[in-house]
Amino acid sequence: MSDTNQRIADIVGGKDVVLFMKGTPLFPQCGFSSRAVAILDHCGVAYDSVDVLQDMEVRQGIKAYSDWPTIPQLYVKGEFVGGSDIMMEMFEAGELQQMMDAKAVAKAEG
Ligand SMILES: N[C@@H](CCC(=O)N[C@@H](CS)C(=O)NCC(=O)O)C(=O)O
Repeated sequence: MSDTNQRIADIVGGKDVVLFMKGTPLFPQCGFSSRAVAILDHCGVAYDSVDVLQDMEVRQGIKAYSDWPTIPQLYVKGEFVGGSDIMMEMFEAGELQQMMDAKAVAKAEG
């Protein structure tokens, strides 16, 4: 496993919910990432984010890791869920919230 792949595996395996995105939740740098953040905020779950614009190896490596060509990418309890389109479809169907509940993901504070 390459260093980058190992780094990504550690991030994905070490956090309940992690969003690989462009920018930060406060300052998303892409409409798709902004949408992904809004969906997670609506779900009310605690999550971590990784700004791929800060690390080109992670930006490319995450696509190979999931075999998914775009960012954002959502992982829950180590599992790849999808990008913002899939998140939106699941959210609208109530499936994202169900998945978070089923996986006992922590709620956001406040
Ligand atoms: N339909 C995609 C849209 C995401 C997308 O097209 N992302 C582009 C622009 S932000 C991307 O990641 N391009 C590759 C790159 O920038 O490295 C989704 O569901 O998230």
